[in-house]
Amino acid sequence: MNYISIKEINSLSKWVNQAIKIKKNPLKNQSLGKNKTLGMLFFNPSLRTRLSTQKAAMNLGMNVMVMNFTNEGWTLEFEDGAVMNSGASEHIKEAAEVVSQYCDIIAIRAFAGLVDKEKDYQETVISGFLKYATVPIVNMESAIRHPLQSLADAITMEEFKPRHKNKQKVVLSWAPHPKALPQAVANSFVEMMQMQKDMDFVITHPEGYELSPEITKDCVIEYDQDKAFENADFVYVKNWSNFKDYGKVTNSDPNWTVTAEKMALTNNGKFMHCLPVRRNVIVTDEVLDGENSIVIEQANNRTYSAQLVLQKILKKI
Ligand SMILES: NCCC[C@H](NC(=O)CCC(=O)O)C(=O)O
Ligand SMILES: NC(=O)OP(=O)(O)O
Repeated sequence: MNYISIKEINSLSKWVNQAIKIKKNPLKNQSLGKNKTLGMLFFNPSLRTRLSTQKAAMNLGMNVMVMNFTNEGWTLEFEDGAVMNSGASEHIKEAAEVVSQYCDIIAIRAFAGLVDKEKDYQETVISGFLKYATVPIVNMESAIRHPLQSLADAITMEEFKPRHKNKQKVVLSWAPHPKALPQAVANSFVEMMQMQKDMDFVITHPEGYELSPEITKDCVIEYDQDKAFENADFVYVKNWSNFKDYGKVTNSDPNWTVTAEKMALTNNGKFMHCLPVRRNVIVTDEVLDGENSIVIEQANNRTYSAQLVLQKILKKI
């Protein structure tokens, strides 16, 4: 079993309930991972993913090895048949086979390069590991998906949803950011929302910032952010760079920053963000520090989302 996309999940509600159970008693399966090794490979920075996944593995009694490829690993080549006479020192074929001998599970973080859309949307790095590794692979944010995040998001919404309503309204809102960021978090959030029963889902962003239509399919898009926020129970905020004009920042309109005035349009809605977040660019201090901000508990749930995934894999190996 690999965990590459949220689509790996057969029943989202079952997984969410299982994760909530783990949260109540996280050390229950402390011997499940005994003498098993998780290898975590980072091609990009991380705070939450690195620590929560390591914590999850430790809760299961696993050994953990972490390696940063950002400045410590050999530069890898991913193309089959490449003549390796320039930058890359090692081919993914050897690298993945070798790491598989040391680890029982390999977890990988490898963001989109945001230059070559085709390369990113083919998931070059994670696909290379899937092809050549001989052990299960876990996605810790790939070029186009962040499924540990969106499972944690689903857990968080289950915990905070207003019980008196039988249908919640959830909004995914774009917000400005000075840097070009990947679409991965937004893509996985959309895929997770498509698996939710009983939730109304609206995506709001400036015109031209549409995500991949293969991901959003028939999701409702509302270009008026205020209208989208009306009566929302959850506002999930995230910047992503342009998908059409690939990897470019074509809009930085501060009117899209999430403010208390905008949150006042919601149904006492909860504010969510995967973090790290740029204060007073994505969201004002007032909202982020306000009582409806659930970002810290959202980050806490990353441990239980990772622990559920590792637990399921460990039971199969
Ligand atoms: N894993 C959570 C988000 C990671 C990444 N954010 C960032 O790179 C933010 C960096 C900054 O704000 O400088 C993203 O958007 O995919
Ligand atoms: N939300 C998240 O994935 O955070 P990090 O990038 O810090 O791991």
